Amino acid sequence: MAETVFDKIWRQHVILGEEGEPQLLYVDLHLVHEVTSPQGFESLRENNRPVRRPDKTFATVDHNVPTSPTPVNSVEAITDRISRLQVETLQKNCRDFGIKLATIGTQDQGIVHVIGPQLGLSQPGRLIVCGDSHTSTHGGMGAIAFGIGSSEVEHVLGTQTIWQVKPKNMGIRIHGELAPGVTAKDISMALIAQHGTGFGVGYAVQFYGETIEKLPVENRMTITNMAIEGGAKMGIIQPDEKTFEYLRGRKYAPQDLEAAKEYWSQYYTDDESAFDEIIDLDASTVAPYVTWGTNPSMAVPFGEKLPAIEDENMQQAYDYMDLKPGIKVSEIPIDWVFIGSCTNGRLIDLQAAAEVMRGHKLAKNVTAWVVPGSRKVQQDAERLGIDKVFKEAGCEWRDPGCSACLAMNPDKVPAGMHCASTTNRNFEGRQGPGARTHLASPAMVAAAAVHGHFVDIRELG
Ligand SMILES: CC(C)[C@H](C(=O)O)[C@@H](O)C(=O)O
Ligand code: SF4
Repeated sequence: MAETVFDKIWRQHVILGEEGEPQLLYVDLHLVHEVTSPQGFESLRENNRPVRRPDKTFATVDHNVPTSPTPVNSVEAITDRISRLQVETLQKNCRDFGIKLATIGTQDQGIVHVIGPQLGLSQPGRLIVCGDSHTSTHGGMGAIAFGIGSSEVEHVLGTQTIWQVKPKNMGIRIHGELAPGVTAKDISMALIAQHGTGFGVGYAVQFYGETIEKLPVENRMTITNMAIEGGAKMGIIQPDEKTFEYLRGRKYAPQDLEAAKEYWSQYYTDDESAFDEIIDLDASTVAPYVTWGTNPSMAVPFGEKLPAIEDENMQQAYDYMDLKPGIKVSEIPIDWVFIGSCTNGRLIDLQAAAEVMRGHKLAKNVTAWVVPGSRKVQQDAERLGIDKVFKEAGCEWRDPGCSACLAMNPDKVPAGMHCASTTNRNFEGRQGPGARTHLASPAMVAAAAVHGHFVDIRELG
């Protein structure tokens, strides 16, 4: 029977159990951050148990680190009490249990989903978990990667295994050429706008086809990152030569890349008959998308007006966002701009935004933050002079972390402000109490920063 790349990786990780019921799976890599790990460590401590495989566990601090432009390089310098406590707790736990930690101020620190691939930890064929929903990002490297809850974090820490019922296979076939300025982010937003936030429920979703093959690995990870916003358990992209080359020379990648490539080449989908469900998307029809409401499916392609109110949810979203149906996307006033996150905080994203901003100034009354996804992204960008482009435009060039993607720290978008954001969630209060988020691609957000409202990136060329 034909198998998908997901089936093949899954099969290799089953320790116990039959398909259709919970199966015990081996975990190759457990990524840990400060928000969802304290209970797990505490429980191990109470039961006098060690972490089963500290060598297959890697931790970083991201949600709670301050990202102010003046670097806060030590835990002692964190002023927010709760943030500081969470970071301190993870530091202690990693020390006590012998786990590698990329802590605040160190070279490897960054958003967990940015540093996994960047350090070569996220490799094809691996089964990767983390107590964080956007763990699906690592599927862009050809791995099985999914988010787990806090009690599951404890289970993985203690046993290096996890119980799961195997999801079904969905294929998303993407073909055709993207219009200039239209990006991976727009593909994700188009899929969610057209099929809803629940289309992927119960599925492992594989993205494939010529459009995906042409995308650089860093852009592919935007798509697997957003798979979760379509309800999928995980997103995956079959690894190819680009994936393999991306890993060359990375800190934890195999030394003998040629041997690894040969091994990784076993991970491919036999044919489309292996999918339980297929969605087809012609990428040439995708326009740049912008969200107007309070979930990622409340989005319109540029050129289309904001939709009529059909139900209470929409009414509530319009009220919260203080917008009216029938207006154009370009009529949404933009006060704030956020460029960063595990969706679009990689070097390629900052480059795309900088290209649009180069030589321009921020529109009057716009505040813009650029938050690199990791220390390395920040350094690479500085080496390329990208920080200067942003600073000259009037943006704040900040330290790496999750920052105002979810405002679980002092970085918040003020109440009432409309924020053009490269992130993945636009829920009520997501970027700060009362803040109004508009999701879009890095290029679209950068253009909005300069114009004070969204413009059609295809026409800027
Ligand atoms: C804090 C964490 C558990 C959460 C997640 O699971 O995704 C966060 O990263 C988010 O993006 O909402
Ligand atoms: S950047 Fe945002 S979406 Fe990603 S892990 Fe951090 S809070 Fe979650």
